[in-house]
Amino acid sequence: MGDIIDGKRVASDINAQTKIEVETLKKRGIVPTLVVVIVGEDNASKIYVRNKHRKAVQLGINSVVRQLPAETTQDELLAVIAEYNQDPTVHALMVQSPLPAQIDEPAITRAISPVKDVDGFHPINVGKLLTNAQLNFPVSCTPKGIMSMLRAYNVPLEGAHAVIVGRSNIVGRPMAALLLNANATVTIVHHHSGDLSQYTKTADILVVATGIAHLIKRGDVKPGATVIDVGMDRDENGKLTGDVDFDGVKDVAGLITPVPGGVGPMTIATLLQQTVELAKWSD
Ligand SMILES: Nc1nc2c(c(=O)[nH]1)N[C@@H](CN(C=O)c1ccc(C(=O)N[C@@H](CCC(=O)O)C(=O)O)cc1)CN2
Ligand SMILES: [Mg+2]
Repeated sequence: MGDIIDGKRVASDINAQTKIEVETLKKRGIVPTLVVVIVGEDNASKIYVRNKHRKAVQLGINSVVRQLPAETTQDELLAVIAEYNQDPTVHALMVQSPLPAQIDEPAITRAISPVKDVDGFHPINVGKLLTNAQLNFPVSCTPKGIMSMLRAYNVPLEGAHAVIVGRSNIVGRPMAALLLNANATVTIVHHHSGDLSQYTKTADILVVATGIAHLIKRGDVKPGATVIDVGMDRDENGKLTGDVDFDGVKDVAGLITPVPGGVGPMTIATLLQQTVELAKWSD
């Protein structure tokens, strides 16, 4: 037991496919274009945005990073979004999270055109996901990337019990909808659920997205389960670690994602995959 899911390898396979699709689109005169808006100087966000830009350029995507000052007002940010919503050369638009306190983040999410919403956060796209609409629409990149990873490792989904720890709009809720749409039996647990272990121990697939370092320990996991760690936390030495105690859990899990090198690379690969899909769908 204890096979490690290699997110970098699956991401690299997806990126290779994206590169081919970019070339095909370019032959038809379409240059897939992604705009990432970043407000302020959050260090981690700057690194993620730089990584997205570098990878996008490698794949032939036209990538634009729009850096705005930390003092940007709500109206100024809305004006920048309106500019890209109206620009027919832009296929994919996102605003990096977190945003400074003066910005009303849900209002920004609603302002992005649903057909350019590469994050899949707009309520129209969330509604399509929740109703399992058989249409083309974008989905939040981290959970969509997790689904690609589960499929790449042939993890059975139909009838599996999936337990999701955390109910965020970016990960927990869309993850639940995707697994439900794949015919899994889904349980979501969160701060108010009481003893988490009674639920997590019943999971065939356990997805943990809480931001609490090493919340999930060996005794919380059913032997043979697939464990997906979305956490990006810092340990007492400042080292990047996950929400799962990897060393304790790896021998009891059937499959487990590491941090780093698991879910993170899938988020970026899925963002670029989805940029190309939006460019195709807009045609
Ligand atoms: N508008 C959005 N904001 C944020 C999202 C998002 O999907 N949309 N997700 C995260 C940040 N994020 C992408 O934006 C992201 C974070 C981390 C990684 C990643 O590759 N992590 C590496 C480790 C990197 C490190 O060493 O720090 C890994 O896990 O291997 C990719 C994307 C929040 N904001
Ligand atoms: Mg929560």
